[in-house]
Amino acid sequence: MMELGLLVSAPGKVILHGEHAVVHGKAALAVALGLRTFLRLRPGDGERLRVHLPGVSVRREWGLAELSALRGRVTADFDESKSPSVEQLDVLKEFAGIAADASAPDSLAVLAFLYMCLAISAKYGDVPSVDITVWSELPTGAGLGSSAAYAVCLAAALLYACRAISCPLKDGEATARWTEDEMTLINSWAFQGERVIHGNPSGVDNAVGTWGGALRYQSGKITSLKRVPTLRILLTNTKVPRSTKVLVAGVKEKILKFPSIMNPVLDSIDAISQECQSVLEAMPTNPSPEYYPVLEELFDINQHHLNVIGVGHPSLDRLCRVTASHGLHSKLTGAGGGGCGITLLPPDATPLAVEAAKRDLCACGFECWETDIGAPGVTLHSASSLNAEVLHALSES
Ligand SMILES: Nc1ncnc2c1ncn2[C@@H]1O[C@H](COP(=O)(O)OP(=O)(O)OP(=O)(O)O)[C@@H](O)[C@H]1O
Ligand SMILES: C[C@@](O)(CCO)CC(=O)[O-]
Ligand SMILES: [Mg+2]
Repeated sequence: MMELGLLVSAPGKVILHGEHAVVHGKAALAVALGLRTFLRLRPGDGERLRVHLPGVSVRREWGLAELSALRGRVTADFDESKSPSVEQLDVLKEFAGIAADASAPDSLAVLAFLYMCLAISAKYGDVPSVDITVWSELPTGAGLGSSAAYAVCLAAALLYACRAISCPLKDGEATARWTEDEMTLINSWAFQGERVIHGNPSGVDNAVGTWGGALRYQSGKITSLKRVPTLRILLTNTKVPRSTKVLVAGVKEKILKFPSIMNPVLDSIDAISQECQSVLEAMPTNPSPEYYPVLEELFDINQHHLNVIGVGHPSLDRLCRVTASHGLHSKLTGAGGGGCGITLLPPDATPLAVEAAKRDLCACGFECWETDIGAPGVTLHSASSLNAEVLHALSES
């Protein structure tokens, strides 16, 4: 049985440019958000593995012996570098009593957990009896990378439980990070979890959840952007539910149907990411207003492109119209189809204009807030470093 518990967190993300295009090999620029998912791992009763996911109303437990028997059936053709197969996921669904075509948040969360648990234990040794609770500050399914933050936390906790990674947190320290090699391992397993939830993820979200900060992501290549200025961004959740998996599949269908029309749009989105990166790198840490018109125009152009590839939504059109009426520029972020939009707040935007925009957005039934960007990636915490709300949510069992 394990002696130590573990408290781990991973950030959500905002994609500035490149969502969807990144699934098709183009670049994306993404930044970690100051909103996080937290996981608590505790020693179990010696015989069972328990999972509590209050955000998706899941409370499940399984005997270690039955998980071990199941592992034999699922991991026979297991290959870490490949997507989980349909056959493997069918076995897990049957075991967990999940319908074959289920796409509800609780079903996907349980499926990702089971897959990661069995695949990690097949590779590194049994996951011992543990109790796991995951709680998040992020809205689920709103474009802020909640699935990736969940998968990153699970990967870190399960790899630690199997002794595949260390616990770098020393007595008396508030927080600690893993080594580069350990983070690479966490990221690769989180990607497998994302594959269960998303179908065909690019890997950008789990990369931000693992490494944090600001980065450029293209075909698995992660480049940390070191000199990103302090951008002020307003986040707005339209609260219109949508599924990243469904939206990503829809874009693929459109590209297959109209390749000569859609591919140039993806190329143009790629060029927008490139242009945005150049502008960000040319900006000083505390930029003057003169840089902002280009960033605003890039937001506008990309938002039109995202509508063309079929991931817009009337709620997002409304968000853009409302902010435009206050001189502010917005685009969707993440998979679109509802969920969240981001609005650039240039230094010369008056507090009055920002407050008026927020008031009008709230009047549409949306929720909006300003948040920090460039937060740290996957992190270990001491209990005393977490605030009371997080500790309370994690200790409810
Ligand atoms: N706190 C959580 N606990 C358990 N499962 C979660 C949690 N947060 C997210 N999930 C899982 O992730 C799924 C949402 O993933 P989805 O990719 O559709 O949205 P997102 O990650 O929030 O947005 P995007 O991918 O556009 O950034 C949920 O249906 C659920 O299965
Ligand atoms: C829509 C998408 O590009 C971003 C979701 O946050 C999907 C992905 O990259 O996996
Ligand atoms: Mg997701």
